[in-house]
Amino acid sequence: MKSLKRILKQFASPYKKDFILGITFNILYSLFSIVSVVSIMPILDMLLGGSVKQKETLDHVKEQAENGFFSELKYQIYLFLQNNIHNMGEKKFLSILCVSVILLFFLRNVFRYLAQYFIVLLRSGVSKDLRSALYNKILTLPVSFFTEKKKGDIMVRLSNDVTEIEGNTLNAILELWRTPFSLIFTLITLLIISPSLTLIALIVLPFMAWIISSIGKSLKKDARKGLTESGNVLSIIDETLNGAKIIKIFNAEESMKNRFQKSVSNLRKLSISMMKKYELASPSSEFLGSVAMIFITWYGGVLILDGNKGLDLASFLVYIALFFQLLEPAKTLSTSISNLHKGSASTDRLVETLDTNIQIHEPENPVKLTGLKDSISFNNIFFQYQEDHPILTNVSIEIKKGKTVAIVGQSGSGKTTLVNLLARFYDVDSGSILIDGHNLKSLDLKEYRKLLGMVTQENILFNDSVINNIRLSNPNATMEEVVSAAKAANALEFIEQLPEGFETSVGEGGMKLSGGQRQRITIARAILKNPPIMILDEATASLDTKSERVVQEAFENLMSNRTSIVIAHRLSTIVKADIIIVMEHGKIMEQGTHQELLAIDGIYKKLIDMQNFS
Ligand SMILES: Nc1ncnc2c1ncn2[C@@H]1O[C@H](COP(=O)(O)OP(=O)(O)OP(=O)(O)O)[C@@H](O)[C@H]1O
Repeated sequence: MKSLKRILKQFASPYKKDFILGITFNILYSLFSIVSVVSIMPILDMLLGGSVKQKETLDHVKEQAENGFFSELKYQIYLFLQNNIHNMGEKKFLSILCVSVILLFFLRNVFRYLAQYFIVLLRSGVSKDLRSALYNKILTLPVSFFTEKKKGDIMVRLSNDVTEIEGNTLNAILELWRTPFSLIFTLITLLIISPSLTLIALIVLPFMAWIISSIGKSLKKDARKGLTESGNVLSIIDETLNGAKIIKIFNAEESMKNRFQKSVSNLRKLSISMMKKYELASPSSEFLGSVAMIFITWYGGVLILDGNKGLDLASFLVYIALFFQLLEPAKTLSTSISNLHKGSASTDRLVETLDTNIQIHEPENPVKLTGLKDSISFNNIFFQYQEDHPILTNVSIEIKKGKTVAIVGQSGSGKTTLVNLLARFYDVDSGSILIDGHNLKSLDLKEYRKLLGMVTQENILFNDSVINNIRLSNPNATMEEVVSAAKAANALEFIEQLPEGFETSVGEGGMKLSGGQRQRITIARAILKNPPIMILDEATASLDTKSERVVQEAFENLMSNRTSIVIAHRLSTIVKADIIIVMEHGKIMEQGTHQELLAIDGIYKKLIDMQNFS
């Protein structure tokens, strides 16, 4: 509940006005629901020939008036009504009564609409602000957060958890405000109409509610299992669609079919067990409801037949109608309490995300670098992602401005980790990275990242137009600048041939483009930023010779006149580099130019001989 309080304090307080208005109109709605039903009482009484019409029986009401305030009130109202009947005549007065009742019902529904209107303003506002806050938080989180938490988990937090709060939790809170009023108003009215009948009803009602809710609870347990199983069915479908090629190549249709069959059979079993209880729930609650109703009718009947017990037929009919109205808020109250508990898992998860501590700390007075003047140096770096699993040990590199460094080594040797540290996606555990002599940790990170460009192996494109994907690095770039970046990246020719040129959408993850095209767009993006330091991870994906040459040329344009750090896979890139760093198990084993390293006749020479640079 602590997390719920925190969410409400931050996200519901801007909508306090809507909350108060929603609750106020809801209370008015409850009040008018009762008043409108009670207002039928004199009409029924008139038609049934009760006290309103007959002077003698009114004396009987008067006698009871000595018993208390409410009987006195009833007497005064009936007296007023009787006088009006005498003055206007029965039929005219009946019409006036009916019009008044219509008016009351109308008002009741107006209040209901207004309550819903303000509640929608509150709910949609809270969910909009909550989603934005989560998204903004995600943008500020360090890269380490995304590898530790699964992508799906973050998506669930942004969609399901927010929907749970918007739909169930907020509703439950609003209902917890409304229903007690509704219950109390109805109960007071029932007590006024007949105290003894109400006492009997209060004994029967909780017993009935207990039986109905026990059936409901066991139903919910199955429903939860059912939801998990339908999640499994969906994930198998999702995996099948994503892995269609692999399933076909490995002839895995049969085993996938079996997995799916098992899951849908389980789902069926749960559905049957759920439906059995569900179908049992309505008849049994209806039966128990009727038993309670008949019991009350019997007792009410006895009171009427006894006469002199203060209950007439009109009051009794209104009593029954109100009694039914009592059931609704009682049920809502219990579901609201259980929804609040159900939603607490979601609020906990959201608060956990919102309160995640940013691990990359910036100093209070950061140094703002505007360019690279001299060099980048890695001094005796140690780094590990997890305790006791060192990834980089004792790494030292000196990179002079304008030089190209190629990092080579077997897969898993720590090449990507090294450039991740330079981009400050992670912080070194010991040692330091100095940019022009300033420790990376002392820099203004936003300003520092303006000096960096990056092309990763994954060639990340967003589901947007080609131009917007290129402009991501420099939103204010002119069309001429975009075109020249595309030209330098050898991408202009194919972009112009796309159906809508620069405006063509690249599809999700850029799937409407080929691998080489995707790569050239990411290169154009980096060129458009024109940063002094470029980090590149050459893709290992093999392209045909022509594409390979075109991409290679684009890479060369990208690196020229810059300080470049390349995780290199192409021999041509490696040979041209000013320094080649050879890594193995997180250590630098050899360092030098191509000729120098060949002369050593060590690991580099072996790698070249095996043509294995990844
Ligand atoms: N986020 C992470 N959490 C934990 N361990 C990681 C993480 N990223 C990488 N590693 C581990 O760190 C080691 C070095 O990985 P890194 O990606 O730097 O290697 P690499 O030389 O770039 O490999 P490749 O050429 O295959 O991309 C590997 O053993 C890998 O399992």
